[in-house]
Amino acid sequence: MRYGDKDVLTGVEFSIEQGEVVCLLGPNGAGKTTTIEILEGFRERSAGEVTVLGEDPRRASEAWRARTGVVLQSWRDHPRWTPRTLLDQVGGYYAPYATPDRPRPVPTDELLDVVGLVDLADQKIATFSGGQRRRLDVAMGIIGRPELLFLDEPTAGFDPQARREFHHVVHRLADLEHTTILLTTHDLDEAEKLADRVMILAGGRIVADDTAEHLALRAALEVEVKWSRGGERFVHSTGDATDFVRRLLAEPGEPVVDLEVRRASLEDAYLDLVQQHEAGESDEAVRAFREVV
Ligand SMILES: Nc1ncnc2c1ncn2[C@@H]1O[C@H](COP(=O)(O)OP(=O)(O)OP(=O)(O)O)[C@@H](O)[C@H]1O
Repeated sequence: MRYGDKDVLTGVEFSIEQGEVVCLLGPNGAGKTTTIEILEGFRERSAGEVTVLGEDPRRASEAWRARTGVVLQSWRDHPRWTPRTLLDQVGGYYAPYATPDRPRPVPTDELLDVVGLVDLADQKIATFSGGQRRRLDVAMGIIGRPELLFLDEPTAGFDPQARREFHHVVHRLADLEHTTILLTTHDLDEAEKLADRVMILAGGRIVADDTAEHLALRAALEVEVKWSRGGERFVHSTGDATDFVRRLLAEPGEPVVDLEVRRASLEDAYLDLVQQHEAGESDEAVRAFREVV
């Protein structure tokens, strides 16, 4: 993908199996939204091949669109509507695409319950908080009982309880309705909870693609050792903490106190990557991260 003379996506190659929940991670501006919009058919790619549910999203039919659900990053505004009237209206568009195993749309009352908006069902959307609007976005995304659901930062602005409820919604969609889900998030904990697979986008490329568990394990090769000696604090990263600590304790001089040994997590490795990216060292960051994972 190229915007003007700027290449934003240069090495993005992946496939997602039916029923998988895949999380796309990456720093601000990495191209996650661009990637998702290309797959949704909302953005024309500059080059490359894309097939979604068997069709090229740019030329796909209305029937294809009815099989997909979308939660965009920025919410659509319908200030004078209430959730109930909006969901009733939009749901009607999906009715012609109902099939025996996918009744469409999801009934409005069921949707309101799923996203926790029952009490606000008849209140004007203009009066909603950001998190409440976001819940409505999620309802709009799943109203057509999609086979494939795109979620671009779906939980941005959610309080912890709404976040947890949303995670239940995703698990339910994946487990009971076998919905394939591609989501972006900046919350690594969320990615670990939801995703069967995590892809990390940086410097225009997919730099990691594996289960969250494997990425965390492989990223945890380095161990951080912290200690104090003679009133000074020290930090050291090492691949062999046992050996390092043994030598440290055997060194002559002031005694070692406040010793801490901490295995690096996926979050540590990921944050390193983001910081380097923001410092304009993204090529180096990608190389370093590849070495880690
Ligand atoms: N319409 C556009 N015209 C020109 N450049 C664009 C356009 N849309 C996005 N970009 C640029 O493309 C890059 C990728 O943007 P994108 O929104 O896909 O990133 P992102 O990974 O989703 O970021 P974030 O985490 O902040 O949502 C950014 O540098 C952005 O400035």
